[in-house]
Amino acid sequence: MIELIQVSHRYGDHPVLRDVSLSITERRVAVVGANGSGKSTFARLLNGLVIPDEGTVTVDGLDTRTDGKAVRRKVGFVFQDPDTQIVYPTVEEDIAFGLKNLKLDKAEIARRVAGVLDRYGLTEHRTRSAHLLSGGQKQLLAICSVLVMEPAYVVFDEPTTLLDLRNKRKIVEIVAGLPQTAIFISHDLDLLGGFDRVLVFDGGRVVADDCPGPAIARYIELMN
Ligand SMILES: Nc1ncnc2c1ncn2[C@@H]1O[C@H](COP(=O)(O)OP(=O)(O)OP(=O)(O)O)[C@@H](O)[C@H]1O
Repeated sequence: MIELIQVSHRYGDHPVLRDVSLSITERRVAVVGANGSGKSTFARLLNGLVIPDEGTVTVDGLDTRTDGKAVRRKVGFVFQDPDTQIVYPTVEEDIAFGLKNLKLDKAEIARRVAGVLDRYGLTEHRTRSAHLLSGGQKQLLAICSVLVMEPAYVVFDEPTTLLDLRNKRKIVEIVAGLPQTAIFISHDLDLLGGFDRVLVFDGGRVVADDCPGPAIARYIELMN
């Protein structure tokens, strides 16, 4: 379980999150809200990329303030722009990168890399230059690089924004099939029908927390 207790955060004197308390126990949680409403800051709190000014964030009891390293092992993070996540020249090297830091042996690394390449349809691209992949393939690569680490939770921060409709749907299918808990920040409301729970952010607060139908209706009402 991920739990936020009375979390507030500001950048300079600009409040970005105001007294957010919630627990995430569902497997598929989406987050929507206007630009600047605090969604990315919320996402970054979940794996300790941002430490809140006030309140606490815990992941299976580990506090992001004091157990950052262990939290990042548990919570994978997929960014909007996969180019920011690609580190190594080829697809397979990029996927293996994080595993090398875990000091796994070579055979185990090769087994895990081959497993995700196969599962997400990238095997034929494994020796290609990562930067020469299409936008959709790059996002798949970024997701593979996170999933190969076998996190318990995966946070997706607007992973479909740069993709065409076919690739948007593909990412949503992948998320739907994950064994992990997924927290999915998105402006693509039509992709969220299958989620268990949708949080609506407005002005740094959660103003609706419901199943997709009513939560999305509330968001649309706020935007009018
Ligand atoms: N590192 C930072 N330094 C200063 N201000 C920041 C920083 N990151 C975000 N902000 C500000 O905090 C507010 C909330 O930003 P955040 O990215 O969390 O919103 P968001 O809901 O994800 O927006 P979007 O839909 O545009 O991605 C915005 O006003 C933004 O300008």
